[in-house]
Amino acid sequence: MSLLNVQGLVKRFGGLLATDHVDLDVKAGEIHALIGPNGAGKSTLVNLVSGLFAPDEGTITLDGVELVGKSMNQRVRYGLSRCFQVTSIFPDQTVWANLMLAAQAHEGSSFRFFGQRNHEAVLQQRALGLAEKTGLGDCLSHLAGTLPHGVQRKLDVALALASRPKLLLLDEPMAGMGPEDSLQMIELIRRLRQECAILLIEHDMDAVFQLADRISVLVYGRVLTSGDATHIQGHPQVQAVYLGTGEQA
Ligand SMILES: Nc1ncnc2c1ncn2[C@@H]1O[C@H](COP(=O)(O)OP(=O)(O)OP(=O)(O)O)[C@@H](O)[C@H]1O
Repeated sequence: MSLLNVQGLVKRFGGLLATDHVDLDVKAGEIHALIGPNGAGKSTLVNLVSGLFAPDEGTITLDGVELVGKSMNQRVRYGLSRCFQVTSIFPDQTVWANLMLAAQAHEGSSFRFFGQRNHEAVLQQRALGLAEKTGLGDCLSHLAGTLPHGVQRKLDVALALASRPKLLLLDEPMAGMGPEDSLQMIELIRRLRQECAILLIEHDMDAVFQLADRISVLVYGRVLTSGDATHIQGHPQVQAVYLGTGEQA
């Protein structure tokens, strides 16, 4: 059964149909990549799923729960999380403080029956687990704002994982990275598959073909086709879109 199920989703900006009756599903444990040329509607679709935008038509369910009409916070409680391209980190705080704050934000309500000391120990354990998962163990005492871009992106992922999501939305996680950081991010995303399903928007096709179980191609707000890397690479209309002979598409 699908974890995320999007049916007949429509988003208009004035006269522009940015999301044109999109159907999409992401299965549990799957990395599903969303690709397409600039302006195809990838970010709009992720913004609709995360709750930043409200759709004009259609349904979005996560694990059977309808998300349309729910706030972004409610969606997080139902198991959705997204990376915000580093804007969610506290730059003046250490990596450790960032992780502790994130752990506290998501574990806070489950401590009614524990004493203060247990509470602190559980938060520390949780923060340490997030650091280990994302490879941040060596820079816990560093101020987040002074970290290199690639490490800040890892911290952003760690913060998004703090809510224990069922589905993680990653919008261009490799943007602005050099080859070494990109490789590390690819490794991190690959490991995350054990934690949650991922809907990945990425322009780096090498990364997409390495990581994605399935790929959906958006063109002019519509899903042109979905399938595995072999299907997508051999699809004539996808080739036309990417090689610039757009008439076929
Ligand atoms: N808030 C908005 N108001 C008006 N138009 C918008 C808004 N957000 C996006 N659009 C338009 O919707 C269309 C889809 O944009 P979107 O950013 O979703 O595409 P994209 O596939 O993510 O592009 P890119 O790869 O360049 O980020 C574009 O024509 C864009 O100009």
